[in-house]
Amino acid sequence: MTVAVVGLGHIGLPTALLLAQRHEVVGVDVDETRVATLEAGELPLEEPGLDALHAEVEDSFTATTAMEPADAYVITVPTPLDQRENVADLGFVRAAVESVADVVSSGELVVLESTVPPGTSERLVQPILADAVDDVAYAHCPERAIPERTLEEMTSNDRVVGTDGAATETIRDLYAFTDGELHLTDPTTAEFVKLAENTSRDVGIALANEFATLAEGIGVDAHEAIDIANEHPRVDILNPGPGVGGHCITTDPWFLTGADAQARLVPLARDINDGMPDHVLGLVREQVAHVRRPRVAVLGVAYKGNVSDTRETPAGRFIRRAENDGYDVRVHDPHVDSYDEPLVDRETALDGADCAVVITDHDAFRDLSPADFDGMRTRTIVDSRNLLAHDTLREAGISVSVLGDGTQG
Ligand SMILES: NC(=O)C1=CN([C@@H]2O[C@H](COP(=O)(O)OP(=O)(O)OC[C@H]3O[C@@H](n4cnc5c(N)ncnc54)[C@H](O)[C@@H]3O)[C@@H](O)[C@H]2O)C=CC1
Ligand SMILES: CC(=O)N[C@@H]1[C@@H](OP(=O)(O)OP(=O)(O)OC[C@H]2O[C@@H](n3ccc(=O)[nH]c3=O)[C@H](O)[C@@H]2O)O[C@H](C(=O)O)[C@@H](O)[C@@H]1O
Repeated sequence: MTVAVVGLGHIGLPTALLLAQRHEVVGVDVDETRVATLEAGELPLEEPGLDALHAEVEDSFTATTAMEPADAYVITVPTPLDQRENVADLGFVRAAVESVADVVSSGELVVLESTVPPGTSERLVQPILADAVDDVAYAHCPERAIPERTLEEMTSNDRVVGTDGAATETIRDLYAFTDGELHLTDPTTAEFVKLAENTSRDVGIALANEFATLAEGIGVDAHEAIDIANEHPRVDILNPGPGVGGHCITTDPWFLTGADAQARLVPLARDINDGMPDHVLGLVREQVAHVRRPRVAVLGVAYKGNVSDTRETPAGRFIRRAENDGYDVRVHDPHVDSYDEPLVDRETALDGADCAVVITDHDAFRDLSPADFDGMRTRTIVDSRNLLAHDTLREAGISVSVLGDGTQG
């Protein structure tokens, strides 16, 4: 079958290349540069295994800016949060569905993979398609792969398939690239499932963060306590940290709650997680209380360890707050090439600094030794990820404060 994949980003491009192993695939994107890069045989983004897959399917994958008729259409366009209104911006979805509606024919299949608020398929997407053709088959199949493991997860994760029952065999054929199970349900439930997964993670992280701040006040080490509690067969507490980043978990809880005033726990979890950069800044303030114009070295701006993605990173909020407090902030990240703030190498960031703040849990920071901090003016560290070798650093005379560890105060 021929498949058109609409939106060739982090999700659409790997999906298109996987589909091209068994089908003729045309990737459609409004971004001319992205399409030109692909047409030149290069990839506009990095993911383990993507280069090899791209080479494997070069004869069955093409990229274009103009929508073309196909047997099936898979829509993977962005669904950002409208920050001002705190609601989903569905403009990209609407435009993509309208472009599909211009070419779709009777009996064909349209799949929406983008993450959307419950009711979007029924109220926005399906009516546009129904206006174009009477009997188009529709499914909402949200994507749940994780960055840096995108291909591995796309080919092994189960999938949620929200459909009215039509074209199930075509849908199975489409997703034959995954060894995972297909869980069939209706479109609105599929929308809900995706949002519930990410919201559950956000709430879980908020609980871990609350344990961390409580432990600091009580005088215990939350990390040790969590490790022991997690030995219980029915307990699985997540890791405290400087807050939740990435463009999905920071957004999806708001897609789920919408304007529903009855939602209390979900907004509270968002609030707790958004407050963590300020809490980290509080730990820094304690470390540099004696310095008049403190210099701070931020280690890590990626939203999580070993990735280069900085979208919604908690580092952003921390840096803004620290600068507002008059701190001189220098930023280093071994995985990130460009960011809103200038990036410097680690030595330059630490040179003359009064506090090194670990924001991202990159493996590259894990084995930092006391000598790595020699260039600092005052050797203090705030480790918001419980990542470094604290005992070794303290034995060398460095003052180390760990988010969630109340035993050192
Ligand atoms: N990146 C991730 O890790 C995950 C993303 N998702 C969801 O998948 C969806 C896509 O996200 P990403 O791939 O990360 O976005 P992205 O921003 O990386 O890529 C989206 C692509 O769509 C293109 N586009 C926008 N409007 C278009 C239109 N009308 N026609 C054709 N192309 C158009 C853009 O130019 C861009 O290349 C979102 O709903 C996101 O929430 C879900 C799970 C994981
Ligand atoms: C339920 C779930 O695990 N969802 C995944 C999630 O990917 P994402 O990379 O955003 O999730 P993540 O690894 O939990 O990281 C989110 C943020 O939370 C932080 N984090 C994570 C786990 C933890 O114990 N403590 C913590 O502070 C991370 O540092 C990061 O800043 O969201 C993805 C998405 O929807 O885009 C989804 O496809 C992925 O499967």
